[in-house]
Amino acid sequence: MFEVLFYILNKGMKFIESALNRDGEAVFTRAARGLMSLIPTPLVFQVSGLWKPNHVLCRENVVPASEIVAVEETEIDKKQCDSGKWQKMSKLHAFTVHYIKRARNHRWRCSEITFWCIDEQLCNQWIQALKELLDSQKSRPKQLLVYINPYGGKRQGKRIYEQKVAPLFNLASISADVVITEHANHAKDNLFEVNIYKYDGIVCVGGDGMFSEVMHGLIGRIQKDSGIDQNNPKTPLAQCSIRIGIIPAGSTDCICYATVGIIDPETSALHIIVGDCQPLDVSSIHHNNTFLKYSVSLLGYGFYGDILKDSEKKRWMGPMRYDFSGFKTFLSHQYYEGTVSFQPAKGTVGSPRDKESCRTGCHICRQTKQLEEQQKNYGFEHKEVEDEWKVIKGKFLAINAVNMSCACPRSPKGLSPAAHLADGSADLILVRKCSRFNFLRYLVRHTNQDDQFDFPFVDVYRVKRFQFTSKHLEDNESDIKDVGKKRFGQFCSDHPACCCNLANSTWNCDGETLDSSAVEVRVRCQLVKLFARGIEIYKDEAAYNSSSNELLS
Ligand SMILES: Nc1ncnc2c1ncn2[C@@H]1O[C@H](COP(=O)(O)OP(=O)(O)OP(=O)(O)O)[C@@H](O)[C@H]1O
Repeated sequence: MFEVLFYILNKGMKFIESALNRDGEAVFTRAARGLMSLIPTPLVFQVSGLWKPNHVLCRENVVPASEIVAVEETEIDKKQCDSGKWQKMSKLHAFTVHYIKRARNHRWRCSEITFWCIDEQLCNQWIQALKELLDSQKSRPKQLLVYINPYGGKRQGKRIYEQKVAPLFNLASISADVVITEHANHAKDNLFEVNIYKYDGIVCVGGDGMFSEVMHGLIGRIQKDSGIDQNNPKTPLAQCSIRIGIIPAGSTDCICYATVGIIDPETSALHIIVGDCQPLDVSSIHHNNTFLKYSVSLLGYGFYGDILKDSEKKRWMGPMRYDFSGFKTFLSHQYYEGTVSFQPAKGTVGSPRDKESCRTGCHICRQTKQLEEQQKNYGFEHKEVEDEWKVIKGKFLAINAVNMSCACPRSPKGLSPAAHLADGSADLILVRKCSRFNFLRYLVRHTNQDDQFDFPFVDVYRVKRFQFTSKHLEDNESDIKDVGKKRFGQFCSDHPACCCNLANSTWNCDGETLDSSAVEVRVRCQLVKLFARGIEIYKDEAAYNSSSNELLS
């Protein structure tokens, strides 16, 4: 008589299933051997199948090995075994599998299942096999460098890391060197000093500003080590293979939202643990052969630049300042004159209005990368094509260039719902001068299902490069000695209540202001990589939920 017992803890509910027949035991033994012979190929870790061979495997009962967080030997508390029959048995041997469990809205949680049996050798075989399997997954980080901004958002960065992230990293045997930043640019400067190559990833705990700082530090360091001058806009940049992880703890966590689908520290920590990798396009911004900044989400002139500039003066208001400045900027209804010239993206498969959202394993991003690699093989890679520039002069309420949808909880579709994370292009959105009412209609469409580009005053283009020069600057350049004009511009900038149009707005570069109004922007395809996988498509979201209920009922 073979006896195998599995004791499963699920959401605090106890499940005792015994497979005292040959079938059950056979399935278990075969599964164990199969497991070892399958290494290192990805396998499905069948939980219910072990003791219910004919049970239909629902999602809840199948854990891909890539989603196992850790495996550990477990001490069994005999009191847990409420069946008198099992208490009669000799010593029990057990192991616990910590794995990722999907919840609603892209939230991940670390769940656990404990298996136990009387056969010590068999139990050890399983532990050994699963540990080897985890070790064979080379994309999982072992050593991380973590920067915590203690002042980001609601000043909870340190607490979030210590309570929600560090325990998971410990469980997954990830060691982390933690730096709590003492001032702005601490992380960026530090990245130029430390031996970054001994780490499998850099993690920032904070908001979009903190991510931007870490990204600038990492890209800058890699270019420095590769002997690349960032000031030359034509120079191809060296790609950063060290991944960046974002633990959201800021007032704005849009990059995390757009790449993971939720702002949740535990979910982000689990994406880091399983070694996810999401390449990300980065735009480099130059002015007169001088490098200004990199941008991964929104580069906005006019409306979004003015909101940022105004909100910076109201930091004391906390995150509420964005609402206040947004309302104020909307009422001021300021437009700006200038010239936008851009090079349409040709190598990319999609278009801004095709409704093809960027999701996990996005085929548009993949095809674009393949195309780029083909071009590399044929030696076309860095050939500058100077033709086919489109030039648009006009009066604009907003000029927005986005490298990703810029979705956030308030605007679940984002500024450009079909923008892609890694297709080597940006969506350039031009909102021309229109009435306040029409502009409001445009803004409202960011929050509902209607097409925000379906207005005669809104144009959207998928571009690889673009330039912008404000009329004010053009005029100044053509007649630099016209001091009166300059003073007039200055006067209006200082007095926003003035109803004439301001000379210049400010560029909002991922939440930071840029000093220059004239910019030259180039999208660098997949320059950095994140510990993320893009937003997952939950085809069977209902099945996830019903399967959990099924197990518990
Ligand atoms: N110790 C520190 N003291 C002051 N500023 C810091 C510190 N560490 C990081 N910073 C800076 O704080 C800025 C904002 O950080 P972060 O994005 O984490 O918070 P946030 O509240 O979301 O930001 P924002 O106020 O820009 O929305 C970053 O640009 C970063 O350079």
